[in-house]
Amino acid sequence: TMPVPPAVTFSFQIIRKALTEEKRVSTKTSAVDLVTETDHLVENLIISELRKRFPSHRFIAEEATASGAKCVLTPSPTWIIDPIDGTCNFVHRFPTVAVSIGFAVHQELEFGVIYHCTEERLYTGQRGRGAFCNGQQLRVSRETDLSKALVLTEIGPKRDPATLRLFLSNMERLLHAKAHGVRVIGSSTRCSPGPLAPRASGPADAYYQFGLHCWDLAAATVIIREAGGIVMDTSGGPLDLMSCRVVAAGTREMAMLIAQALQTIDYGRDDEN
Ligand SMILES: O=P([O-])([O-])O[C@@H]1[C@@H](O)[C@H](O)[C@@H](O)[C@H](O)[C@@H]1O
Ligand SMILES: [Mg+2]
Ligand SMILES: [Mg+2]
Repeated sequence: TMPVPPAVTFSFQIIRKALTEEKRVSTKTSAVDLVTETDHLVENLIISELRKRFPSHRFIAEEATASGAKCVLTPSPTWIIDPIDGTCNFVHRFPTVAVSIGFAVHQELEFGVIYHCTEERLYTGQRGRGAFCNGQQLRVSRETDLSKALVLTEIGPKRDPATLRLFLSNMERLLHAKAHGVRVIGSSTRCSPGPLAPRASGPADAYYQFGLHCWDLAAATVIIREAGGIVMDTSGGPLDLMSCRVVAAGTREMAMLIAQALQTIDYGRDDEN
């Protein structure tokens, strides 16, 4: 597997340092969808480093897309980048933030890297070659019983009354199904390794979300699948990277139990906006 280029490692240090500093904050699709100068700086640093090494490759990146770049995955080798996942946490100096870099060829996810900036944990996964955290092989939770599960989710950027009712109703349904707990930690990519941990079963058993994006999903999908987990659509069908929705779990049984409980929240598609 390719070592992490120094410029990318440097971007991790930039985030850790900026976490405790004053920030210039802007909003994107809603008043709670935040972006800072560090998101842009880190995204440009990662892209310029990768472009130097792979000039013919394509890029899908969160802040470039927010500035109008098309979000279309072609068969070309493509890097799918979230420079800071958990920007709202970052703005509030809440330490759950990550950098996520996925890579696809012929529209197939080949490998992913997620770096937890404050814990300095590097999650990696390569199709057919396993998933690791700082070099330790990862295993998913084998839990199949929802009444024994800890479930992670995220709120997403839409906060209109109808969306909030659906979000809270989905959480209520899982609690009625006696899930041990539901947690919102503010970072999709941090949730995704939720069902994972070195050797033992992961700190969480499942994750679902409406309102995330392909750059939240790409790396995490490879890592979870390579650790033996399932990543699927909220309908129970195959994952659609551009659909802004996901269910992930250590077992298919758990993923299906979650999918069957959920009411859909429509966020459109990354490749339509
Ligand atoms: O914007 P960002 O911090 O990279 O990513 C965030 C996701 O990690 C989070 O789960 C979601 O609820 C937010 O709306 C936002 O998309
Ligand atoms: Mg981001
Ligand atoms: Mg994100």
